[in-house]
Order: sequence, then structure tokens, then C-alpha cells
Amino acid sequence: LSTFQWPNPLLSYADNQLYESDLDSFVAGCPGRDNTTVSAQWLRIAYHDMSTHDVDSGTGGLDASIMYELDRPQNVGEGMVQSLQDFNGFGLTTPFFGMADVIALGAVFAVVGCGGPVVPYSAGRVDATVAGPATVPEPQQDLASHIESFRQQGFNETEMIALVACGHTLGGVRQVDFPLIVTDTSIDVDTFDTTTAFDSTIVSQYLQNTTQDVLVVGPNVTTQSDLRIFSSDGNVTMQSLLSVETFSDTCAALFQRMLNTVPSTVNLTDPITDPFQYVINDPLLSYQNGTFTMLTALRVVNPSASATVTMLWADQQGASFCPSTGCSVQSSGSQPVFFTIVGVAQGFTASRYFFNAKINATSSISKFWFEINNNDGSDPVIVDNGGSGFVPSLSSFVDVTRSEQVFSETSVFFKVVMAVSGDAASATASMTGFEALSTATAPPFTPTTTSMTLELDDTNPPEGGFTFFTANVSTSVTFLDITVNVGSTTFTIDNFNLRTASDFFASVT
Ligand code: HEM
Repeated sequence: LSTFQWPNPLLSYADNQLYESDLDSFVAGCPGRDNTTVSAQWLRIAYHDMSTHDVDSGTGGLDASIMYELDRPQNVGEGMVQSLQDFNGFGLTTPFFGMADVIALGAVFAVVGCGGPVVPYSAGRVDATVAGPATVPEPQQDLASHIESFRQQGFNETEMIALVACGHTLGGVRQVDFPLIVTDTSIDVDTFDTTTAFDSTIVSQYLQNTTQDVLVVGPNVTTQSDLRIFSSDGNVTMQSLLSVETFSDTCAALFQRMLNTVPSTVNLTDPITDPFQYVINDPLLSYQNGTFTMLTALRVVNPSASATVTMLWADQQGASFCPSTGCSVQSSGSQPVFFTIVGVAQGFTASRYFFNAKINATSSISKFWFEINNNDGSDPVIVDNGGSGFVPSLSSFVDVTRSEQVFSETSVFFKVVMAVSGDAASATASMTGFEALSTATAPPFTPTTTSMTLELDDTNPPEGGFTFFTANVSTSVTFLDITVNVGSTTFTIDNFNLRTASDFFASVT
């Protein structure tokens, strides 16, 4: 299992979405929709979005530009707007994880949902703000054009054949959108093969001449693009894909490249091939009466049933409140982690152990770490972030005990309270709120950011060297970037996950 070095907001969010999000619920078990499958729709949109890539100039690729390209004939189809609506509805984007990362994640789930391979996932795509070039291949184009399109997208002829076969194992062609291809008006969606599953039936039925793929055997010769592509090397590639295992492995490798086709200026994370062995929840803090409360949790993959987990911490340098082995607290409880279909397909289980540490504010805390004792005579396992420990930031933080979710007669909002160390006579504080969910009725679905000013909080007077600032924030805000200037010192909190933190806010009316 891979190790995770905290903090790394993008990587931990990517792991969290891949293994713990709800996005997979739409494709688990390969459910049908609109006479095709949700998976088919999610896979096709990923390919079409990526199709704007140009290897020669290093531009385009999987960048969510599809949101601005839906008026083109190449992008017709029931599934396009529908898929984007699905993605927007989950509200998964963050300031560092855009719609393009969600589209790629959707494709990973889509394939697994229909029984296909797990495609290693990377995050870090950058969303385009305008349309890309109109370079999605169309069925009426000739073989030479298709070869050139795929070359521009970064795939050679053999890879082109396999990629089309891997894509067209799902879904089919919709009569109303392609009436010249599906001429029988009694058919709604003419599926490419006889199974909804992600399997090599598309290949075997083609080689046995029993295929129903209308892009192979349709009445219109001009639009038999799958036939031209599949047969372009004398069926050599299609023969090689007949083996279920080769099909699965080839599709996984090609889809990984497809999803990672991005502008050359974009850097993606290393691929996530399994859940990180240990990940923590970002510590949440509060200060009151000389004590910090710190809430965190440790996710442990494939834990022993008898395991007990302890959190330990060391004093700030020079202080000697904690024993030399560290102050410690047992986990306050644990919960099984419900992995997505990706984690389930890989056979992983996990538990999350929760901690509520009371830390003496005078001696404070320099770092914390964990000890997992399997209680079977084996040595305890130390989880210390690769030796450095986990170092919380105590000079400024959102105080989760003082923050509130306020229910008034007319509205619901968060009262966010921030603790800043120092005297705030000359302080100014501002923040940017990020709303993932777009309220637009049609694409593009883009996030909203709002600038806000924090005020000195009258109801939380200065205490223990901290000054408290506050602002009322809409409950649709999911992330915050906060900046406070106290004299010449600037405190910043970037990418604060308000959605998870607000679970710990008190409800007040
Ligand atoms: C020359 C290349 C290609 C051509 C001409 C082509 C053409 C088409 C057409 C006309 C449809 C019907 C769409 C609809 O009615 O909504 C379709 C569906 C589909 N294509 Fe392709 N395609 C190509 C390559 C690919 C590739 C490389 C992939 C994925 C890796 C892919 C994935 C899909 C999927 C999953 C569907 C089913 C969509 C659904 O059922 O809603 N295609 N393709």
C-alpha cells in the first residue's frame, strides 16, 4: 500500500473521492438510463472532452471544455448534458479539483460499475474557460481522418482500434440523434453489442460476424466507421483483444492515458492505484479556557479487528507538560469506512478511528502521531507521517466549537469564527468562499466565489492570546480561503473544507 505524506490537499481529496465519495452510486451495478447506461454516457463524455487535445501544440485534452462545446453536431446525444448535470449535482469541485477531475473520476467509476478494470486515477486537471477545437471524430469521416485525429490525441493506429473497441463495449447509437445511422425508427438506442457489461463481447461478436454494432453493419456504408477502424490492420488488433484479460488490461492502460491527456502545462498527481494506507482527517481546532481541543481521525486500510489506536503528541519546544513519550489519548471510537466500488473491486476494507484531544495551551503541541496496537503480541505500528509527525497550525484557525450553524426564521447560515493569535487592534481579515454547486440550469456549470470581510467578534472577546473574528457564510459555501493581517504579520488558511468542518459546528436558533 502507498504511503501518504500530509499535508497534500489535492492528493488526499483525490483519494477521498476515489475511495469514499458517493459519485459511484450512479453507476454501481451498471444501471440503465435513456435506453443506454449511465456508464456509457459518462465514458463517452470523457472521451469527447479529451478529444480536443493536440499533441503537436500541447494544448487541449481533458479540461471540461466540453461544457462549452455542446452545440456541435459531434457532441449531440442525450448523455452529454445529463452527465454534466449528474456531476454538478454532487458538488464535488473544490478550488483545486475542477470539473475535468470529476469527469475523469466519473469515467473510472463508469468502467468499474459495469464490471471493467480499475483505471489508476490521477487528479490535478485544470478546467478550460472556453471551447476547444472541434476535433471529435465523426462516423462519416474516412479512415485517414480518424488515424490523424487519434494521432493528434496521442494515439497510434493500433491504440486507436483498441480505444474505440474499449469505448464501444458500452452503450450504442441513439436513433433521434443519428437518424442516418440508425434508420429503423422503432429503435431508440441501437447498442453496439448484446451485453451491457464492460466486456470483450464487442470484439468477439465483431470477429464472429455476428456483431450488431451499427457503426459496422449499419445500412449506410459511409458511417461504418467502426468497421473501417477495426479492420484497418487486417483485424490483428481485434484478434489480440479477444482474450478477456488482454481486453481488460489494454482498456485500463488506454483509458488511463486518455484520462491523463491534458495540456502540457498541467501537472497531474502520481496515479492512485490503491487507497493510501493511513490518511488523517485535517485536524480541527478550538481554543477555550487554556485548552485546545483538537479533532482528527485516522483511516487505516485492512485493519486488524483487535486493533486499538492511540494518538500521541509532543509539547511545544521547551515545554515539559507531556511525558517524554508524549501525551496521549485513545481513539474515542471507530467506524467502518464504506469504500466506493473501486475499493470494493480491489478487495480493500478500512476503519476510521476518531480522536478528541485536549491539549494544554501553555505547553501547546509541536506535532502529533499515532500508535496502532494489534494486541496480538506484535510491535505497535507507529504512524508518524514519514518521521516528521503531523504538525498542526495553531497561530490561526477556524474555531469549530465557537463556530455555529444558525437557523433563523428566514434563513440558515454558518457563523464562522476564526481564532488569530495576537492583538487585533490593527487587524483586517477577509476570505473567499467557494460554492461547488452551480445553480445554472444548463452547462457550463462553474463554481461561484464570493469575497467576504470578517469582523471582530463581539460575542467572543479576546482570550488566551487569541482574537476572534467572524463572518456569516452561506451554507452553500464548501471551501474557504482566509487571510488575516495583524500588524505586519499575515495569517492564511487555504482550502479550508467548510463542508466537513461544519459537521462539528453547534446548531443554534
Ligand atoms: C472514430 C472514433 C469514434 C466515433 C466515430 C464514434 C462515434 C460514436 C457515435 C456516433 C456514438 C453514438 C452516440 C449517441 O447516440 O449518443 C457513439 C457512442 C459511444 N461512444 Fe463512440 N465513437 C468513436 C470513438 C470512441 C471512443 C474512443 C470512445 C471511448 C473511449 C467512445 C465511447 C463511446 C461510448 C461509451 C458510446 C455510447 C454512449 C451512450 O450509449 O450514451 N467512442 N460513438
